Amino acid sequence: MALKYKRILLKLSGEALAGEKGFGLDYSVITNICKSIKECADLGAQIAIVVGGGNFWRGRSSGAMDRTRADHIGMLGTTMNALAVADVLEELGVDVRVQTAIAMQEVAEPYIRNRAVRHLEKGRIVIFGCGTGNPFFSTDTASSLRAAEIEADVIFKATMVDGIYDKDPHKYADAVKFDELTFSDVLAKGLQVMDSTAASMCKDNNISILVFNLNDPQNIVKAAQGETVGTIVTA
Ligand SMILES: Nc1ncnc2c1ncn2[C@@H]1O[C@H](COP(=O)(O)OP(=O)(O)OP(=O)(O)O)[C@@H](O)[C@H]1O
Ligand SMILES: O=c1ccn([C@@H]2O[C@H](COP(=O)(O)O)[C@@H](O)[C@H]2O)c(=O)[nH]1
Repeated sequence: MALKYKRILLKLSGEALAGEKGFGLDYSVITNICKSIKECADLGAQIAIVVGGGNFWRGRSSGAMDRTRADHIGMLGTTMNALAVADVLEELGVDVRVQTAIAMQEVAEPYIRNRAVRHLEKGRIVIFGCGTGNPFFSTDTASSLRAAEIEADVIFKATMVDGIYDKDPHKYADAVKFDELTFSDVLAKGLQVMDSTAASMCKDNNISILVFNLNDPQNIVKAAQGETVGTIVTA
């Protein structure tokens, strides 16, 4: 089947990378995810990835620690995930480059927009570490920022839920799923599946987000081919 989207910004949930352990990295889970990413790339998709950090650390729920310091730790966590995903993709024979928003040049390339685009054009997968590089932001906001910069056709938010509900389905058994929403709906209803900064940025830049479950990594391929998975949010 042909691709619906050519250039995709894939946001991988950090929490999902931990598998059933709930913390750290589960390599069998990551390998399955990376196989689907490779399948998508082999179909001709240009794929840039932002990885969350929820399997290690979230600044906003770190307790009494100074928020800026807590967020620095969070951004380093996202980079550990970026390196782990890069390693598994390379094992599968995929060309990958990691770029970080906070310079650590012995470890990864610094984020340079034009260079990232060039990698994509050459068929390499680019993984963005350290989110936006700024505290008080999230990897969802980093996804919307990078998607706008690289002119991605869409953002895939591959996460722990199979779409957006009227309330958190992990807390409420009677939550009802939406098939389609606008960013104005997400903001007006206060839906917590993504933060409001990310939603506003996508709205302002006319970038759609498809939210779907990463428990079945084949959803990445299905989504790229335009099959109905999860919830689509449009401007
Ligand atoms: N209205 C809602 N619909 C769907 N999920 C919701 C909603 N409100 C809150 N959530 C929660 O949002 C979570 C997904 O977003 P969250 O930011 O927590 O994780 P993530 O961005 O996927 O990655 P990470 O684990 O790296 O932080 C879901 O697991 C779900 O519990
Ligand atoms: O631009 C950013 C992105 C992330 N952080 C910090 O990293 C953690 C993990 O990211 P999640 O989006 O929650 O998965 C986040 O909680 C922040 O502490 C950041 O500071 N800036």
